Amino acid sequence: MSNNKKHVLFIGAGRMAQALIKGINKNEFSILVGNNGNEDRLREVKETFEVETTNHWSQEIHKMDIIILAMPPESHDDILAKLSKDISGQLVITVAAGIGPTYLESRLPKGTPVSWVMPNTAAKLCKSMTLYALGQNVNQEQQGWIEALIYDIGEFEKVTEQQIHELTAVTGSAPAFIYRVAEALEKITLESGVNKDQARKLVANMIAGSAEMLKTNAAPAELADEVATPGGSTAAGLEILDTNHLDRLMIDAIEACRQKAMRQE
Ligand SMILES: NC(=O)C1=CN([C@@H]2O[C@H](COP(=O)(O)OP(=O)(O)OC[C@H]3O[C@@H](n4cnc5c(N)ncnc54)[C@H](O)[C@@H]3O)[C@@H](O)[C@H]2O)C=CC1
Ligand SMILES: O=C(O)[C@@H]1CCC=N1
Repeated sequence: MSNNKKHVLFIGAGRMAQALIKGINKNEFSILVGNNGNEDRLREVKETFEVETTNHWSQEIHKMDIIILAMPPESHDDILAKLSKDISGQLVITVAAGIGPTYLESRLPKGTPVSWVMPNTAAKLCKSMTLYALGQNVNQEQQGWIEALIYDIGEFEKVTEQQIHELTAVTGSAPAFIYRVAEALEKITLESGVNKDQARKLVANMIAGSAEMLKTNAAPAELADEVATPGGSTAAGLEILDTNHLDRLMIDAIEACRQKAMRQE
């Protein structure tokens, strides 16, 4: 695709848009960014990522191959109504929680190819775990564009629309849960008198190492057992987590994300 760059318009220039823009391969995609009039934000994006920006995105639609909606879920109805006037077969992708292909197809002209891509903020380090699902009208070439877009931001998995509804909480939101755990551990670590950099090094590498262990496909329970020397210190800590139902807390947190993201068709 490198000799034939695809033209991508981002609508929305916030945190998720920037994480994606940073990661996407600029040799394959030419990026234009618009939003709802926040010029300071557009200037910042232009300077940081060396991409083009526009104050009038609707005038640029006809030049685009792909339109990525990276604004809040609640702005979609309005933007989709505006897009519908100018669109002519462009691939429309949303990254918004709760906005699946069915939602997009019901609001865009018949036959519009649509996709739902659910990355996480680690996209800016090319470490996102991204999910994607296709609408009914996406052809093979367009599926190739989607995979090329997300190839450079980390790992990806094609799943169903329903699965993204259910799993956004796990791959999109749960990084925030891990950061909360890290915050607590960093606070505790600092109390031992190490400095901030040392505390970050200890906690971040511990989490990164644990993630690598998980990638070996060993069961999490086995890995925990391996850490917990019989009669040793770790078991005492695990007992506190188990007695206080960490698993239940996690289920409740995931369920709260799902409820909030749910959008009626
Ligand atoms: N932050 C995250 O980790 C993830 C976010 N998402 C999704 O990404 C989308 C954006 O979220 P964030 O970047 O976190 O929010 P954000 O608040 O940082 O950015 C939102 C952007 O949308 C723009 N915007 C708002 N209304 C608009 C409109 N009517 N027209 C054009 N632009 C408009 C804002 O100016 C801003 O640039 C959401 O739909 C969210 O569900 C998906 C996966 C992960
Ligand atoms: O908090 C949110 O709504 C978005 C969706 C997944 C991660 N962030």
